[in-house]
Amino acid sequence: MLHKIVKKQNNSDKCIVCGDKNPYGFHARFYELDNGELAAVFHTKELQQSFPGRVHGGMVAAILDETIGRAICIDKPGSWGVTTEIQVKYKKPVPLNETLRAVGRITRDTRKIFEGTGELLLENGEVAAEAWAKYLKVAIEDAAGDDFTEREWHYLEEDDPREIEI
Ligand SMILES: CCCCCCCCCCCC(=O)SCCNC(=O)CCNC(=O)[C@H](O)C(C)(C)COP(=O)(O)OP(=O)(O)OC[C@H]1O[C@@H](n2cnc3c(N)ncnc32)[C@H](O)[C@@H]1OP(=O)(O)O
Repeated sequence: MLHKIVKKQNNSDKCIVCGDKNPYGFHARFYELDNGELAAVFHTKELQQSFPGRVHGGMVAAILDETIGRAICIDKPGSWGVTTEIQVKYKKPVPLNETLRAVGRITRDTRKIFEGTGELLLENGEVAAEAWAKYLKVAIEDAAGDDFTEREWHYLEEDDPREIEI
């Protein structure tokens, strides 16, 4: 189903998932959708390999982790969490050198923690991996130091899509 993009989230410099200056990372872009979910668009790379031809399972967990962890910002902009638990079900190999999508949403939100689920989609829309994860809410200063948001947390002006097929 085609979903309108409501908002694009910021990127960091060095994160392995969203860091724009991390040569080994996914260079993911995160888009808040009109159905209340968060979509990631990201590029898999040769140097993220596990067995030849497939992305390492840790990297698969990483994109799902960040997609779910960022979904809290749809309803609560400026919220941050650190992952305390994650479960991943690997259903199909994730190919190298492709542009893929992931989607996540929040399923539980309390004063201290939040939880959510997400899926990594292959180009043809099949689910390659699904995850559930739990996060402890934290102040960004505690997770990343005093000046993280000023120093390396940027809105990237780009030619972004207006809609995403999820
Ligand atoms: C750059 C791009 C960014 C972009 C966007 C961000 C999206 C996020 C996605 C990526 C996030 C990551 O990768 S984060 C990296 C991976 N995760 C981490 O590094 C977390 C490592 N763990 C820790 O730092 C710590 O264990 C903490 C902070 C989670 C808790 O440590 P602590 O401070 O000693 O905590 P403690 O006193 O035991 O507990 C504090 C309170 O939290 C509760 N608590 C603790 N753990 C849990 C738990 N698993 N489930 C429920 N509740 C818990 C306790 O019961 C307690 O409640 P009470 O007694 O007060 O009631």
